[in-house]
Amino acid sequence: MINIYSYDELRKSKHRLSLLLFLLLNIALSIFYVLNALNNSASATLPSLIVALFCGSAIIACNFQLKSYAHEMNFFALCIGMLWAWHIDIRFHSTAVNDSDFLLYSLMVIFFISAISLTDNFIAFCLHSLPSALTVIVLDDFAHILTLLFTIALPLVSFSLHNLMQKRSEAFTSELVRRLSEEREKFSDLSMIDPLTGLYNRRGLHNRLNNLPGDRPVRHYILLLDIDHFKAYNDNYGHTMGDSALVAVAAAIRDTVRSRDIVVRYGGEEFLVMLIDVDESIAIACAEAVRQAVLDLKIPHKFNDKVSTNVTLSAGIAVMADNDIEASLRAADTALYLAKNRGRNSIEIAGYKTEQQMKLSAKT
Ligand SMILES: Nc1nc2c(ncn2[C@@H]2O[C@H](COP(=O)(O)OP(=O)(O)OP(=O)(O)O)[C@@H](O)[C@H]2O)c(=O)[nH]1
Repeated sequence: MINIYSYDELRKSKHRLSLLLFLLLNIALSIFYVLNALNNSASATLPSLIVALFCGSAIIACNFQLKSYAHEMNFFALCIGMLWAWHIDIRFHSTAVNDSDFLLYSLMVIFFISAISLTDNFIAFCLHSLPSALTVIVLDDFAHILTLLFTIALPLVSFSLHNLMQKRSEAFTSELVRRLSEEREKFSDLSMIDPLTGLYNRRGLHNRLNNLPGDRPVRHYILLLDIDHFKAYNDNYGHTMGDSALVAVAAAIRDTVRSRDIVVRYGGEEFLVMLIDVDESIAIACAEAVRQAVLDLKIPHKFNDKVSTNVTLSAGIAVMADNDIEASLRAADTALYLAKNRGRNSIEIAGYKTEQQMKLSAKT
């Protein structure tokens, strides 16, 4: 579902890809320099080898850890930029003749990499290209200072303008997505169905409560179900995956209980099931079956490791006495809190006090 979170994720994945492209291009350049050195029976420079090693390690780290390093782009750009400046200095001094063609060509290659992969990050663009640019000016003894300054200033000015326009367009799109999501929330509140999971929303629950048959005294139970460590899931797997997990968990809950039971998406990652006309043992068995069904989905959740390596949920169970949904919800919430404190992936029934209170109220 498109919302401000999925838009942010799209931007993050764009930054991740830019970082990957940046690292790959730098590896390609260092390989080119190594091959070039071999062709000329010279040895490759230390900085160009470090660049290959540094970029290779960064790619491996990005792949093997879910953590995104895209926000470290400036750091990567500065380190690699300094290494290329060092490389230019070594190669320039290793040739006997004053090779200004080499200087210009090296500078162009660095600008080319920056232009291809750092278009949406002006600071990283400068950090990557300026060390080489300054080195070239100094090595050239300021001989072609005007030409070089022009060569450096032209892309910098174009990119700062391009960057400005891109930031404005991103801010506009982000605001547009936010407003559209707000509008959709408004409409979803007016309807009775949660648009993501297809379950009832709170409005749907109240509608069903108002239409419960009241021809004979029956006992209902409330299950309050909450996914464990779901913030960590979102933070590490992304909001879009979080939404998919919510959809799968919602379907598992719906499929586990009977069709006459009312299943509600009660909050973000919180579900409510109203078990119609059951006794305590069936309510406990249902809660346990739901807990197991969610575990059996085997949705990987590495960051739930104290509990399981898959997505789990905890449940609070409470009887609904005197059709008082609010009191029952409070009791189920307290039980849920206990289930979370007991270590999660567990179910807890609200204290026997509630049961006894029920019996007392039944006698009177
Ligand atoms: N993907 C997604 N995440 C949601 C949605 N609604 C709420 N959430 C997230 O659910 C998370 C709930 O986190 P918390 O209330 O801190 O609880 P928790 O991390 O599950 O921890 P415990 O409940 O104590 O196990 C927040 O990160 C919300 O952003 C939604 O519609 N989609």
